[in-house]
This record gives sequence, structure tokens and C-alpha cells, in this order.
Amino acid sequence: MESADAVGAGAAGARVTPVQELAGALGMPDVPTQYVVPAHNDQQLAAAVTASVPVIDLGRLLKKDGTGDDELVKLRSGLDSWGLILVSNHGVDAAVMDGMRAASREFFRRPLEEKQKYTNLIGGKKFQFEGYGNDRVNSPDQILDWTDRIYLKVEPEDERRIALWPAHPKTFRDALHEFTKKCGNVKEGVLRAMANLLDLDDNYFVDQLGEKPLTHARCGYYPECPRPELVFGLKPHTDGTVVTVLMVDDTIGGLQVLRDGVWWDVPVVPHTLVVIIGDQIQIMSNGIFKSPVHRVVTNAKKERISMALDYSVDPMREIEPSAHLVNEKRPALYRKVKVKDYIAVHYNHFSHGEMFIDSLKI
Ligand SMILES: O=C(O)CCC(=O)C(=O)O
Ligand SMILES: [Fe+2]
Repeated sequence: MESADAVGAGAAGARVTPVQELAGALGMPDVPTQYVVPAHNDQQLAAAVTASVPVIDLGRLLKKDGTGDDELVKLRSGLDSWGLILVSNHGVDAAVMDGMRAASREFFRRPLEEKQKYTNLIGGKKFQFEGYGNDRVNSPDQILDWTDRIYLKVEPEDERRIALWPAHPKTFRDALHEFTKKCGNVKEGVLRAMANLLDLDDNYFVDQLGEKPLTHARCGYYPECPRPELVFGLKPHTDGTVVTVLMVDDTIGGLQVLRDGVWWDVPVVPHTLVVIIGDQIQIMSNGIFKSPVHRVVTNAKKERISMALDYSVDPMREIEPSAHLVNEKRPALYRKVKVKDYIAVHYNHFSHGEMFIDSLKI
């Protein structure tokens, strides 16, 4: 969702019951009002149609002998139409994906006391982005999302806070390490192809990541929800990342993307990865690539699990539209911004259902 570093931490957050506990409460007649979206925002009832998101063969896409040209065309059309794509032949073994998903699922099945060892509330109160729990609560009128998560900094590797990485199941830490390592190649491959589409040097976006790019992993858990028509798994947002690489649940959908005022289901294709354009690429590409508004809907019958890797430029760097993409016909659309500041403010906007990128428009 947002790759937030310790930068934004500090505000006192109200303690919120894990959604998993709410969902498990016997005889609960309804969901707490804090989770109910206001009626005017209730497009949840509208039946979503499936988006024709293309599946891109990453191996072919990266071929330099011309055989990948079809994939490049598909990539362009997928990004222009949806702001996201599915990727196959991506080099992340099925065993690595399944192992990660299983470890994540098992973690959420552990008793609450054990999960609380990794809490994202220091002293039960002060919110930090890393750890287990809910999203940060900024104000009493914030609509909460029907999801628990464990959010961990995975890169730079020497900044990992291993004490917050679940020790059980025993496979969790290795699975996350391996998954992250493999997904890094997916991110780089897609970024190279995207630069290629804009006639930039292939390494342009990869170089922009800087010396210490930031990566966070978000294992999301969405329990069954008794009132799916009233409650979001994750409210509409754009990602504040460069790109997000996402492994969705292979048995249940829920991710939707907004286009032309309509919500579309993102199809579930086993063992593909979803790559979503983030705001940072929107800025660097001077608005040519657009970060899509997406959300997660809840389900009355089935829990859902997902694993997102949020890739960000080194927070100490500034980003701005590439000079190659700015000219008289197309002046710079966004102001230069320090990534650290962007990340901090993006989250506050998200929690109120606003899009921060709009405030950077020139
Ligand atoms: O759970 C999902 O499928 C989507 C998660 C998401 O949008 C995010 O983490 O930013
Ligand atoms: Fe997202």
C-alpha cells in the first residue's frame, strides 16, 4: 500500500482490535461502525466486471533479439489501460510463492498473544509502521479497513529488524528472504522494460532507485466479513511506491481497479504476480504511466491473504519528471519532492481516502 519508513512514525495511535479477532467473535451481529463506509461512497454493491489485464511473459519481455516485442506491446497496453499487469515466467518458483503464502497463512493462525510479540504499537500505544497489527489510526472518524497485516522493512538488508520478523512458523523468515530476493529481479525487469517503452536508457528507473532503495513487505490478512457490502478490505488508494509487486491469494479474488468510473475485478491467475504502477513512477514518467486507484473488497465466506512488496526510491533522494520527458508540448506536471516527505504525507492522505499526488501537480 504505502512504503512508509520510520519517517512518519510517532503519532499516538488508538489501540484497535485485530480484525481477525472481530471476525472470530461468536454471535457478532454486525461490524463495528468504524468499519462501515459512508453511503455516498458505497459502490461496493455494484457488480464488478473482470478486467482484461494482460499476462506478460517476463522472460520473453526481456529478450533483446526482437522476440520480446509482442510482450512490450502488451505491456504498454496493459499499463495504459489498467496501470497494472500480471506477470508470468517471472523466475519466482512456484515453491517459493507457495512457501511464502503458507508461512504467512500459518502466522495469522497463531494465537493472538504470539502475534502480539511483533506488535506495531510501542508500549501498546505509539504507532510504528513495522510490525503486526492494523493500519495507523490518525483520527477518530477514520474508516478502518477489514485487514490485519505484518509490515516489515526488507531492504536495505542491513536495516532489517529481525526481532519483528515472525519466528514461527519456522519457515517464515527464510521464505520472506527468498521471496524478496526473487521478486527484486521482477521489479528490475519490469522497470527496464518500462524505461525502454519511453525511449529512456534501460536502466533509467533502476538507477533512480538510488543507493539505498527501500522495500517493505506487507503480508495482508483479510478475514471473512459478515457485511461485505458495507466494509472495505482496503479502501481505494494509489500506491506511493515506484512499483508494487503483489502476490494475491490463489483461491479468492478481491482486488479491484478503478477505470472510467467503474470497478473491475483483477483476475486471479495462479502463480502470476501482479505489478502495480506507483505514484513515484507517475512523477518520474511525467504522468505517462499512471498509478491506478485500486481497493480490496471483503468476502463473507472466505478469508484472503496477500503479500505486497512496496518498492521505493531511496528516501533521501528527490524525484521529479525525467528531463527527457519534459518539453514545450508537455511541461513538467509535478513538482520535485523528497521521497521521504512524499511517503510520510502519502499515508495521511490515504487514511482519509485522498490522493496525495494531486497536491504535487503544477
Ligand atoms: O491485498 C491486495 O491484493 C492488495 C494490497 C494493496 O493494494 C496494497 O498493499 O497496496
Ligand atoms: Fe495498493
